[in-house]
Amino acid sequence: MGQIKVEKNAGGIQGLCVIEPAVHGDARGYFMETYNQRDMEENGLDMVFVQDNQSCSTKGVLRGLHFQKEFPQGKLVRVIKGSVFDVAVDLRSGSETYGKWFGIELTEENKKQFYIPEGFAHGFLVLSDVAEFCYKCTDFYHPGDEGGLAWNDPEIGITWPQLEGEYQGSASAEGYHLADGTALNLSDKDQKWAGLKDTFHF
Ligand SMILES: Cc1cn([C@H]2C[C@H](O)[C@@H](COP(=O)(O)OP(=O)(O)O[C@H]3O[C@@H](C)C(=O)[C@@H](O)[C@H]3O)O2)c(=O)[nH]c1=O
Repeated sequence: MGQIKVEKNAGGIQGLCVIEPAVHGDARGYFMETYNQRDMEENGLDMVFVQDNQSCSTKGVLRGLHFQKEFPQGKLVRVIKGSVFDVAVDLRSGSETYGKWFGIELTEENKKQFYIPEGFAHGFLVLSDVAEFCYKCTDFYHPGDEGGLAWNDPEIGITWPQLEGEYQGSASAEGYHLADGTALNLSDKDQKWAGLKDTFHF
């Protein structure tokens, strides 16, 4: 008997899956299986993961939106500390939902996992003081192969929770902050990505 509940085609976008593992609580704390190949296969998820990643970010950090072009990665993501708003954007030309986004809050408490297949841009905004983010990938990191999409492209129109600020025509973080005043914090490269019209598609 499997220990995961899988919601397929999350947000009406084919391939996106929200996975909820069974959590076994007892007087000591809890136990859960964070990945079980057989349970995944029983739900039609037969991808093979070759790399595990972990990052730590402070409140207001936004990482993304990222993808690899020649070596696209499927990603099974989760949060082990704090909370983030995690987003996938469909970049599969020919897809009925090309250019559409789906976002989900992943937290230490809800223990939800989100599977984003190849062909999507992916990113997240940190809503807690600190967030530790873990993910499995179906292909290796190829630094020269990275592509990106502007996190605030008006054509996509992602509603980032708690975020306030005016679009100034680029992915720059300038002028943006969370409702509590925390400044939006992006890497230099993530402030330079183009919007949907001018970026790569699969
Ligand atoms: C992604 C990655 C980065 N690195 C290195 C490169 C760099 O020196 C440092 C930080 O890299 P980045 O700034 O690209 O890290 P980050 O912004 O966290 O990149 C990640 O963002 C999220 C949203 C994703 O979807 C991931 O696939 C990945 O692109 O870590 C690796 O060695 N291996 C990896 O797999």
